[in-house]
Amino acid sequence: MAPPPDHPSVTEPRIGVLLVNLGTPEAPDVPALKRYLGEFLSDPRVVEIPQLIWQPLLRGVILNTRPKQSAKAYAKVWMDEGSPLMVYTKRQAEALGKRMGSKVLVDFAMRYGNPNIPDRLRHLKLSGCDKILIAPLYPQYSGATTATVVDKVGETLERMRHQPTVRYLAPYYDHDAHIEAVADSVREGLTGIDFTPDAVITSFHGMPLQTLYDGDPYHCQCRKTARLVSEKLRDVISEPLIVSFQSRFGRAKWLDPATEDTLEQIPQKGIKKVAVVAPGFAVDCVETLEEIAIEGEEQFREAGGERFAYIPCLNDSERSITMLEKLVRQELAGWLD
Ligand SMILES: C=CC1=C(C)c2cc3[nH]c(cc4nc(cc5[nH]c(cc1n2)c(C)c5CCC(=O)O)C(CCC(=O)O)=C4C)c(C)c3C=C
Ligand SMILES: [Fe+2]
Ligand SMILES: [Fe+2]
Repeated sequence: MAPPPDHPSVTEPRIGVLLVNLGTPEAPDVPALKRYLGEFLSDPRVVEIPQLIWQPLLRGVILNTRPKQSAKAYAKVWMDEGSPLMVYTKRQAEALGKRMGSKVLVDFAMRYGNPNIPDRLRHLKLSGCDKILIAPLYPQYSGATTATVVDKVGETLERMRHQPTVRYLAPYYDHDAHIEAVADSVREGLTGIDFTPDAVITSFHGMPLQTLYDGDPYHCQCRKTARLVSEKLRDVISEPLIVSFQSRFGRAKWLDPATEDTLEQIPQKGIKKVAVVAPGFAVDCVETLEEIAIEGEEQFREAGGERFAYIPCLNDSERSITMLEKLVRQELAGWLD
């Protein structure tokens, strides 16, 4: 039976999937970086210093110095279509959309900056999605990343009369599909280089050490990812992967060992040829492309290293989309049968 003429329009029900990544500046310049870092670093889950102390420091010192330095880093890796993090996330959403069929609408959002979570959630709802899967693109859970996505979704739902039913993709640090995809990408990376590395390093984004003591599972999940990938690669790499943490920020002690220190110390131990992979990042971004593939190589060579290879993140590769499809279909069980 058709609804009465004065009834709000009814759309065909669909299922929404919203891929969410961190966010990135709109341009590799100082004003864009000021806006981006201002929003990102004001999140109390990212910098856990009381706002009364932190905001004057952020506004008075950090936002007057860091944007210039960061803009230079972004400029080195900027792509024709934009920031790598945005470009690859968008491509992932498009490719996954094609795999999921017409009943599922796949979109993407950034936790900081645009396209933002409230807009994309409202868009999915208006497009008929009364069931939505939120997929934070962080294999390992941390309060500074995964939880901030959940916070923002909650904030958006608070303002909705007719809320969609929401599910969240679980952290997938130890999911077979993820371990297999990362291991295969390392395998492929190693066949594509003309040397046999003395060691393979996994570089994860760092966190303040205190977060580990406060109960954040991030550190343990990173270590487990590395252990499981090592086990999968036993036939090609005899030693377990070396684990290190990059992108130290601020004065507090961060998780050890720092990637920077590792790259500077290992040549003295006779490890002169390395391959580096970053399995904490769903896509390549300034942190992998500039800090590791460019700066990291330089640090390693200056310390006596001879050969260096960076193995790209999963990005929008076939194996990445196959993995995402598996993870998403698993979470959609009962909704999409
Ligand atoms: C993958 C997980 C990430 C965790 C955990 C994380 C924690 C974290 N990050 C900062 C500070 C910065 N991070 C920056 C960039 C950045 N961080 C992640 C991911 C994690 N961060 C990504 C994917 C990116 C790249 C974004 C892009 O545009 O490509 C930056 C900005 C870059 C710069 O200025 O150097 C800062 C700053 C803190 C303090 C923190 C944990 C508490
Ligand atoms: Fe970060
Ligand atoms: Fe960095």
